[in-house]
Amino acid sequence: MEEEAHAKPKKAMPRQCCVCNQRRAALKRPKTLDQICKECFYEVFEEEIHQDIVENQLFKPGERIAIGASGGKDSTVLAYVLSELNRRHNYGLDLFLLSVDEGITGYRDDSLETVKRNEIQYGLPLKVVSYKDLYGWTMDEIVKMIGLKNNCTFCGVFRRQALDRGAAMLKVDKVATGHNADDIAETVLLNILRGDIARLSRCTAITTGIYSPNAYRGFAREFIKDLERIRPRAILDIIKSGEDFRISTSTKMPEQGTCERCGYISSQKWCKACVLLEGLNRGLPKLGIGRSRGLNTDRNKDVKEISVAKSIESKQCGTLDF
Ligand SMILES: Nc1ncnc2c1ncn2[C@@H]1O[C@H](COP(=O)(O)OP(=O)(O)OP(=O)(O)O)[C@@H](O)[C@H]1O
Repeated sequence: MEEEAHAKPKKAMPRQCCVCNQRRAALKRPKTLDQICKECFYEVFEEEIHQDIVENQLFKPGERIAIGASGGKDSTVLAYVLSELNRRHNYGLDLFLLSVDEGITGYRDDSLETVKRNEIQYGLPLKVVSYKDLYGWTMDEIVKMIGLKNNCTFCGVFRRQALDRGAAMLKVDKVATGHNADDIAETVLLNILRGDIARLSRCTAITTGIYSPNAYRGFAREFIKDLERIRPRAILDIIKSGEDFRISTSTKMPEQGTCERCGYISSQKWCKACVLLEGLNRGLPKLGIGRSRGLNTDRNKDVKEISVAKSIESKQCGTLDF
């Protein structure tokens, strides 16, 4: 007894993987709290994605799918997993890599090199569309004009549309993006903070990738990371809350239509990209940068934007490469 009392505390034995019961666990999944080894994690992860694809009928045989490839970790994983599952389960998809080059020196040019490596590694054709070609402006040039404060708005709005336009050039049926759990939780939180019911109701849907570009997102990200440190499941719980929100049937939703100017999706007369671009071309970069707080204010803002757009329409505009 004496001896036992003075014995050194034994080191906790590394846990075994709860799937194979052979190898050492390498991580604990926040989603299930399972301790799992690297090899089994890959297997389970890929199988879960396959199940999601099948259950949600995300693809049909013969479809052309563009993978939004930024060269970052999420879209690189997405490109690998989709090409692997397509081969393994004979989805019959024509896959492409689609990259948007925003023209940010020292940032996107580096990550595009990763995408070019993926093109070779996974044997997927790559299409790069650039802001310069689509809009006549690189992000570097936009930042020179507007400064750093609102550049996220331009970057996010243009990127969203550039993906659509690249998709049209490739004649694909769908675009797959690598939004991870953190991204979705941030979006849920942002939409709650802004009272943006329309976006809140669709931001967790598996087949829409609407995200809201804004510097404010950075604060939501930090907050979520703090929560995750305290409780790793917090991120998944925020997503679950977003999924479980039920929007009252009497809530008025903005109607989805097309931009009168460029023809891409918009709930207003002119899409945000056209308004922003017009501002840039006219030397009025603040045009179209506004706050959207709640549906009512949103509607007022819409009216304001439309009337701005109207006054623009009546004048001769700069070149628009749409
Ligand atoms: N420049 C781009 N070109 C093509 N697709 C992009 C680009 N930027 C973002 N995307 C798509 O949108 C997804 C989410 O982008 P986000 O900027 O949130 O980056 P992220 O979460 O860090 O993802 P990643 O690690 O892939 O960069 C990406 O996974 C990718 O599919």
